[in-house]
Amino acid sequence: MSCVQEDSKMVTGSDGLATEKSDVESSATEKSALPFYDQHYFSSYDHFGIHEEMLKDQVRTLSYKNAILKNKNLFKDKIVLDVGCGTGILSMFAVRAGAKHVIAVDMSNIIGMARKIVDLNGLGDKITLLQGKLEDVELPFPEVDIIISEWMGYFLLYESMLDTVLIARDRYLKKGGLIFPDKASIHIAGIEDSNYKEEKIHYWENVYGFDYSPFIDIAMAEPLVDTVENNSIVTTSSKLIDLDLNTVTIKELAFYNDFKLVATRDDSVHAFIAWFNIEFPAEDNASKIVFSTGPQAHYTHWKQTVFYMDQVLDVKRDEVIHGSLASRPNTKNPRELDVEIKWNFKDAFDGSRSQAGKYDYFMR
Ligand SMILES: C[S@@+](CC[C@H](N)C(=O)[O-])C[C@H]1O[C@@H](n2cnc3c(N)ncnc32)[C@H](O)[C@@H]1O
Repeated sequence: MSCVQEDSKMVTGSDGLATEKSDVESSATEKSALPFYDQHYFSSYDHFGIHEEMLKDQVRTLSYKNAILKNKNLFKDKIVLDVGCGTGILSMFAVRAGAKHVIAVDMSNIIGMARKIVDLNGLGDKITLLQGKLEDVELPFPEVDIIISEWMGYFLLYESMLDTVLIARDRYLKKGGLIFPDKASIHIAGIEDSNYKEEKIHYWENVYGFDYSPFIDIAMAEPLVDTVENNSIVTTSSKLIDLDLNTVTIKELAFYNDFKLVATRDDSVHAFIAWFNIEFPAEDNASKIVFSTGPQAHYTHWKQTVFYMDQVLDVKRDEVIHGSLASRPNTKNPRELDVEIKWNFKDAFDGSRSQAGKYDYFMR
């Protein structure tokens, strides 16, 4: 089958934005009819810089490459759907692994670049590129054997792109079909972070001699996406949620779970950090690919997500922090997340260090 869409006449402007000259009408989705947050979301993927960052994230991109190419038997002669193909990298890995045909879908104008790249690499007859929201496009095949997608956002669920993958699964995946990746989990731990908390939060108490403290609430409520040194972790970690993409529902992506963290040394806990782990299906253990975005692992562009507390917990080794975390898409903008964390720490001695609290965070 040949590429159903003609050369897009894509140009990249001096601002780096990929813009379509004449192919916009070929999109299955009218962008201007989308809610403002979706227009903004898809526009953010028009720019080549975000794709450069993702492609250069070797942990991310090599994990997909290895998960696909080390499992050629799973891909051989299969029909594959790439949900949110971006520049087409995962689609091209799938063809290299022997897929019979790949349908690559993306709403963003970056798909014009994907068309050029796919053609340039001689894969135009193997990859059908469709512009539009996955929810709106009409696929040239009624069913697919495999879905590949890189949908993960900060704190795993920011952007809510997993919803789209689950819609694709329910509409198009053959019974017994595979999803790459198919497992994801979110983890939490407590960190000592006095220096950075001073810089990010307490900074606003005195800005060149003026009281800027109204910023403190905002700085606290917006979790920080940053790299955390592994030696800042002062508690054990706890798994907040385990997602099996073969079965999870969109509703279950709004979750509430308890956690228990045990102090691993005498120290202060200023914040919680969260990260996620990812697993791909495999023919056997030798070809199984997993990766982590935790502080113990190599750097990824997802870094870690830091939630500062408005208290400092002074813990002694083996003391326990009980807590809970609730995460749900924001009602006004479902690409954003509202997160509530509660903690309850009872010291093991006279109760003088015991503290309980709660904070509402917004991932905007
Ligand atoms: C994280 S990027 C991944 C790009 C590429 N697959 C890669 O791995 O480099 C996600 C892409 O999915 C696209 N996308 C997100 N939601 C979509 C939807 N509902 N329909 C079509 N494309 C979508 C975005 O425009 C973006 O290009």
